[in-house]
Amino acid sequence: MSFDRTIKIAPSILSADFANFGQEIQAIEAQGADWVHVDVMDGHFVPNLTFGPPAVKAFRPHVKTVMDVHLMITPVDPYIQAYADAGADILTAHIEAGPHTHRTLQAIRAAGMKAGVALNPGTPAEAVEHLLDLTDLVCVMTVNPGFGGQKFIDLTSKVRKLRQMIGDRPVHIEIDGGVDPQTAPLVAAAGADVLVAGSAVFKGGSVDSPEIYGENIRAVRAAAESGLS
Ligand SMILES: O=C(CO)[C@H](O)[C@H](O)COP(=O)(O)O
Repeated sequence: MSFDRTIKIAPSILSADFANFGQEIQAIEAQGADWVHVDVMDGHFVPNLTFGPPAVKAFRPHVKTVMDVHLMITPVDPYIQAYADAGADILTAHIEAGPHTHRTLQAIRAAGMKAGVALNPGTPAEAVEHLLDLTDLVCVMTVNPGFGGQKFIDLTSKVRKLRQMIGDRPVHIEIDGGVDPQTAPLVAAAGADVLVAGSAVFKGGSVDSPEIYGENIRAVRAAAESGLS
């Protein structure tokens, strides 16, 4: 996985048809998704339950791009190797899942994955300042985590601050929650390069009408790129 700061669209399969993940993943990739975002929720750190390592392992053969696994769980450390074995390319843990995020990021890299750190809306950018050399991605949650389809919280000043703090380091800024063609330009202009979008990508489409996914992905990408000019 080489590093670049062009806009990348990462559809969240939280909004896919849960009876049909393999075909849904193939459809979004064929329609232009750059990464596939997998939301892991434990019913404890967040009030919802989704996937564990066996599900992620089942997704793996279908993902030809990058499997971006977002852990909304606590504790994290006992499960790092299981997600490496399942084939995650990027593994992101929440700083609020603590208490030893520094050690967690080291362990994720030691297991052969890229390491991400996520921040809830109420957590300031400065919380990750001393972790940036151990991090490949900072995920800024623009909703309180747990559910798709929520309203975007405007945290563009936090994104701008992070972009400044990151400087020349090869660290992605990912935005997760409420990203659509209206909000994408704001976060791209502030310095984000990876946009997670669930509802906005899957809305109106299906594996039988995947061209709608393509239209939705192109709409989010074009809006984000318009924010760069
Ligand atoms: O992490 C998440 C929720 O915790 C989802 O990835 C996020 O909400 C994306 O969904 P949507 O684009 O529908 O807001």
